[in-house]
This record gives sequence, structure tokens and C-alpha cells, in this order.
Amino acid sequence: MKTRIKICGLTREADVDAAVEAGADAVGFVFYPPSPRYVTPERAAELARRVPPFVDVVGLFVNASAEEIAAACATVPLNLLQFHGDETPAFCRSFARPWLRAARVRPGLDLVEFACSYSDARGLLLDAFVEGYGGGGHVFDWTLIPAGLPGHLVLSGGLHADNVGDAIRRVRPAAVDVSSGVEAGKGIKDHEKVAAFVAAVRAADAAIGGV
Ligand SMILES: O=C(O)c1ccccc1N[C@@H]1O[C@H](COP(=O)(O)O)[C@@H](O)[C@H]1O
Repeated sequence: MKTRIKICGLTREADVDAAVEAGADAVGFVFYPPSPRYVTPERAAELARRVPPFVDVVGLFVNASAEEIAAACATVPLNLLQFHGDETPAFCRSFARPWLRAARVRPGLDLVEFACSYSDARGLLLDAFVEGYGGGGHVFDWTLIPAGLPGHLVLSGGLHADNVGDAIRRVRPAAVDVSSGVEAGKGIKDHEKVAAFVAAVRAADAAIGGV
């Protein structure tokens, strides 16, 4: 199966267009005010108007309140919620929308137990454990991912055009998610890097017989 691609942290019209044009399956908006990629729901709604049917619009939240998430859902046509903080399973499932749960991978974290706790997630997103909650461009040790982890895996954390092929061959995720690795600066996407990233994913898919 082809590896799905999400380009996250979009803040500009031209970057949304570049992600769609390159062939991304999903675009992400960051609703976490401390992030340099933060957009308000109103701004995300403007940007999301450019997204054609069958490309998903994902909203990323870090320990937002239920009211903030409900307000974003009412303003932006979000297909998927991405919970990247310390949200509980009950909280994640309370919005009646498909959702992803991020796990910040580190030695000692029982990923099987984590995945089982969030078993009704649409996918488990694996990111590096670093200071802050994510989006820092850090790769984690992929050998910490146990074989046979249940559910759909979304691999993220420091991916870019030069390492995503290797990541796909080793981890075989259902999807990959990238922010820093396709940027010219925080929140500013480099369109050549976006295109190169998508091409690298498709090349890896072809090499392993996915498409
Ligand atoms: O993008 C952000 O600013 C961000 C802030 C808080 C939590 C997560 C964030 N981004 C997500 O982090 C991972 C890894 O990103 P990167 O490619 O290493 O920069 C990815 O899932 C982003 O969506």
C-alpha cells in the first residue's frame, strides 16, 4: 500500500498549494499557541479552502481545552484531530471525529501498552521525545519500535527527503508526517523540499513494491 504523506505546520497559502501540488495526502494546521507554526482557527479555515476534496485537513492540538478543540472543529473542516500532548483516551474520543494520538518515543516507554490504551485511534503517531512537545526536527531511534505494534503507524520526527526512504524501508509505517524537514524557516515551507520529500516517499514505495 502506498505510504500516506502529511505535510504539517502550514501557515501560508503558497505552502498549502505546494503541498497539494506535490501530492500530499494530508495537510496539518498547528493549534498550539507556543509553536512558531501556530495558526488561529480562522486563519486555518482560510487556508483550508484551498485544499481539494480527498486531501485530509488535520488539526494538531497540545493539551488544548475541550472548548478550544470544539471551537476549532466548528470553524475548520477538520477530517482528523492529532493529539500531541498528554490527552487521555477518554478526552481524545470525546469529539466524535477520527483522531491520531502522538507517542513521544523514549527508552522505557511501553509502546504496546500505549497503543492498547488508545486502540480506537485512527493511528498512532510516533515522534521523538525531546523538550517541548514536538516539531523540533529530531529523529528518534527507530529500533525502539516493537514489531507487531497494533494499529496504523504514522512515523514522524526529523524526517526529510534524505532519510524518509530509509525510514519507510525499516519501519513500514502506514503514513509519514513532516514539518521541519521541508522548511526554509519555522512555519515557512520550502517548496523544493516538499516536492523532494514526496518524491522520496514514492520512490521508497516503489522500491518495496507498495505501488
Ligand atoms: O509543528 C509544531 O510546531 C509542533 C508543535 C507541538 C507538537 C507537535 C508539533 N509538530 C509535529 O511534530 C512532529 C515532528 O515534526 P518534525 O518533522 O520533526 O518537525 C510532526 O508530527 C509534526 O506534526
